[in-house]
Formats: sequence, structure tokens, C-alpha cells
Amino acid sequence: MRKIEHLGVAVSDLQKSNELFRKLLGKAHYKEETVEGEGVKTSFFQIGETKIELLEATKEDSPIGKFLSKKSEGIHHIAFDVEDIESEVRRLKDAGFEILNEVPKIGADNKLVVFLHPKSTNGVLVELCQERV
Ligand SMILES: CC[C@H](C(=O)O)C(=O)SCCNC(=O)CCNC(=O)[C@H](O)C(C)(C)COP(=O)(O)OP(=O)(O)OC[C@H]1O[C@@H](n2cnc3c(N)ncnc32)[C@H](O)[C@@H]1OP(=O)(O)O
Ligand SMILES: [Co+2]
Repeated sequence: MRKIEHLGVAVSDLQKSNELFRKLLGKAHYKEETVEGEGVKTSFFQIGETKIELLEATKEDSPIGKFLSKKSEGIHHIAFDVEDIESEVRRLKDAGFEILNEVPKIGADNKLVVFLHPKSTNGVLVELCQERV
């Protein structure tokens, strides 16, 4: 793990939250991107070395849709930047963490991503991100 890549925040209305975070952070988001496979539309704010990723569900039956139906808006996951996602998956699996998708999938912001189940990470949904070349 090289650094915190982003903090994922689940929101109900991406445009409203873009404006709120623009006021909060004093700068606008640098991109919006929909990840069809995840049923999510994202918006990214760069803050120093790390980012805030706002996440709005594009369909009810999606991780963010389910999260918002059971909980409220707020912090959804923490993402770590890794150099070699496949070796990190092997290391973490050997260390007893539950990997949700052993095969990395395409994420937002030009990344390959893997998620760990929160029940094996003290209740924190963890995402691993590797820059796609
Ligand atoms: C990839 C695009 C983008 C990127 O950065 O590139 C993203 O980050 S997309 C983010 C959205 N995608 C995901 O989150 C994929 C991984 N998530 C999942 O597979 C599910 O959401 C999962 C397995 C974490 C939860 O599934 P589900 O909601 O169907 O199950 P439950 O509601 O029964 O939850 C089980 C258990 O986990 C707790 N939970 C659920 N979500 C979270 C969370 N975000 N943080 C912490 N804990 C969470 C939930 O409370 C249940 O706990 P329990 O004690 O059993 O009540
Ligand atoms: Co993320």
C-alpha cells in the first residue's frame, strides 16, 4: 500500500454534493465518470496526494443503491494505491482477508480495482487501486 488513493463518499444527489464539496474544499471536481458495471456515477476532487470520490447510484440494485437504502449518505470506503494489485491480493488472501473479487475489475479514474469484505477489515470497506497503463 503506497498511499490512500481516495475516500469514497456515497451521496444521493451528485450535482448537489459536487457543489457542497466545491464550497467545502474551495475547488471544483476534476472529472465525473460513470462505471456501468458498478451501477455508479463518480465525481473526483484532488486534495494534495489523495482524492475524494463522490458516488451516486445509477440503479437501485447496486452497491451504492443498497448502501443508501440501508444507511445514510456518508463515507462508503477507503481506497489504497498499490503497485502490483495481483501480488497484494495474494498477500492479503494469505493473511486471511476476504477478497470480494479476486480478479481485478475496471474502476473509475483509470484504475484496476479489488475490494475486501468489510467484515474482515474491522467494518471498513477497503478498495485496492492500481493505475492502468
Ligand atoms: C469501482 C468504481 C469506483 C472506483 O473507486 O473505481 C468505486 O469505488 S465503486 C464503489 C461501489 N462498489 C462496491 O462497493 C463494490 C464492493 N462492495 C460490495 O461488494 C458490497 O457493497 C458489500 C459486499 C460490501 C456489501 O454488500 P451488500 O450491501 O449486498 O450486503 P449487506 O448489506 O448484507 O452488507 C453486509 C455487511 O457489510 C456491511 N456493509 C455494507 N456496505 C458497507 C460499507 N460500505 N462499509 C462498511 N460496512 C458495509 C453491512 O452493514 C453488513 O454488515 P452487518 O454487520 O452484517 O449488518
Ligand atoms: Co472507490
